[in-house]
Amino acid sequence: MGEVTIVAIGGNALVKENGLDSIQDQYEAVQETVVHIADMVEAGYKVVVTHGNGPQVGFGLRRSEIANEVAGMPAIPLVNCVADTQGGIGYQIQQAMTNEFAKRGLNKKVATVITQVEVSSDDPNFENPTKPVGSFFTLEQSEKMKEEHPDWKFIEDSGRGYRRVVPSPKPINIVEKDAIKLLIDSDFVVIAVGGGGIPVVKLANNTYEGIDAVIDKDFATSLLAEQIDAETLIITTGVSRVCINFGKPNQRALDKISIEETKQFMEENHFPAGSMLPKIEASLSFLEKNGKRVIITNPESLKEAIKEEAGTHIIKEKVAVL
Ligand SMILES: Nc1ncnc2c1ncn2[C@@H]1O[C@H](COP(=O)(O)OP(=O)(O)O)[C@@H](O)[C@H]1O
Ligand SMILES: NC(=O)OP(=O)(O)O
Repeated sequence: MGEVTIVAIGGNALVKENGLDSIQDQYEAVQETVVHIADMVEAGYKVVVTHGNGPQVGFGLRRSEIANEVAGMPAIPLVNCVADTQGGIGYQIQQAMTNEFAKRGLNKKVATVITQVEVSSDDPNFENPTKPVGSFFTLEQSEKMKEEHPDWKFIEDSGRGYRRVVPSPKPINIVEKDAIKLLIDSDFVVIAVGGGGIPVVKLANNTYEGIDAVIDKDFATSLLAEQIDAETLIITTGVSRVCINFGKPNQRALDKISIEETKQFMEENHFPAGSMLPKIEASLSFLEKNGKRVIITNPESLKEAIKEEAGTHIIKEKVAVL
């Protein structure tokens, strides 16, 4: 199949105004990101794109709840909100990328695969919601909302405010992986596992059923990378490099770290749950299977990062960071 690179786009990277962006604003953010991915495709990389949906799925869920409260319209189950964001964001990436290739005179085809991702109904994460979705709130706002909706849960998200959380089971199989592989083999740029994939459970006789949750897109991306034998996993997010002591006066950006060093920083709690921790865990899982290298960076640094001139590189060999 040739060397495949998977590039994950963070859902937060597509949102600037905490829930007040228009669809056009989001499309413009997608267009900015796509330019950097098109550079990679133009340079000859076989690219698969995945994306998050944390903010967007929370907005969709809230729209549905408000329509239910105000107009009595049937609420949309969370799993369908995920499917809606996968289609909506996938459409924007697919169109922006098609247009970018056309602008450059590149003869490249793009396709988005509606992707179901299998989870276990016994996953303990169903009992303990951890995935932040939707807007950021102040502590006071979140407490007021908890009084109005006693079943809602909130967490503090990396110093950025409080967010509602929903269950996030671990992905165990990418149902459409064979279709994704076929498209890669046919030289398509493929967009897949959007929003972490649509969570489904396997029933008798190889049938599936949706289940309400939001799968972490970093874990889903890592599993897809493993199942299609990708060499490189690139996770793009809001920062150019992963840091230790993030947000503190002694913050330090990391450019190259080994698996052992990464584990040590993880044990020292440098990576918060719900933001940087899943990216690190997904990276380690990929490298400990058959993955060759992982890069964590922001979209604008992609071109330099693949030349090892930017980003945080997690590698299998031992390196000393200090
Ligand atoms: N140790 C860290 N190093 C760098 N960024 C961190 C760290 N810990 C938390 N962050 C924050 O986490 C963000 C990435 O998480 P998040 O925005 O939830 O991901 P996504 O881009 O996938 O939506 C970064 O943009 C940064 O603000
Ligand atoms: N599903 C998911 O992990 O989305 P974000 O990357 O936007 O949080």
